[in-house]
Amino acid sequence: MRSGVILAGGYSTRFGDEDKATADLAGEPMIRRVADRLEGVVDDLVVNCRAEQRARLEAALAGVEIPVQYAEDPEPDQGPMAGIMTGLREADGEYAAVVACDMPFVDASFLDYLFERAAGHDAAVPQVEDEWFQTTQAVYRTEPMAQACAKALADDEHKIVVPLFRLDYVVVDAAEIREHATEDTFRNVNTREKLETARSAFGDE
Ligand SMILES: Nc1nc2c(ncn2[C@@H]2O[C@H](COP(=O)(O)OP(=O)(O)OP(=O)(O)O)[C@@H](O)[C@H]2O)c(=O)[nH]1
Repeated sequence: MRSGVILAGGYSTRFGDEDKATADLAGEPMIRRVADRLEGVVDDLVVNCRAEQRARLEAALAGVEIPVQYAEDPEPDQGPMAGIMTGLREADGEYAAVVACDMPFVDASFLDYLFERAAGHDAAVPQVEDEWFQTTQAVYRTEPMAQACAKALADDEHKIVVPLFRLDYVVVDAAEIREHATEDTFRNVNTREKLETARSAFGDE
């Protein structure tokens, strides 16, 4: 069984007043577009969020055809790695694809490839040439990553690579990304300007 974890617990400060997770992207809330992509490749979803976001997120995800659970941050604003831990703790799958809520172009077949690459290891994390690891579009083995995150947070470490580097992880390199992913899979929509540009890609001129 495979799970999907969507990270939505951030404050979207670059986006302005609105929560980017539920911002309208060509007729659908952005998080719904992420969920729709994940639906084809995982058996269930966990949405990590703050308590006050939950009702709006539930409305945005109504009708998703796989089970959706909500993992609320016990303490908000602890960063994406705390969000990954909270989400993974609720996930039922041995492995989970973690995807940020602002990646509506996420390529489902690439996630499928990440699951294959992670098999027998603790994580498969893409690394685009000359850039850092794409830790918010990666596959983790649920229990070891959640435990490693808890340990890192106890040490007051907040970077996602800290728990990752303590695990048996596989790097999915630029050549593999070129072969297995669409070009825009990592494109994130974290400002109003990017939302405007993204609309046309979803057929909204
Ligand atoms: N649970 C939790 N998730 C977070 C936190 N900060 C960011 N995230 C999530 O991690 C992912 C990547 O973070 P960012 O792209 O920086 O999102 P953000 O913090 O909401 O946006 P900015 O405030 O504009 O940086 C997003 O999916 C966020 O929802 C946090 O403090 N807690």
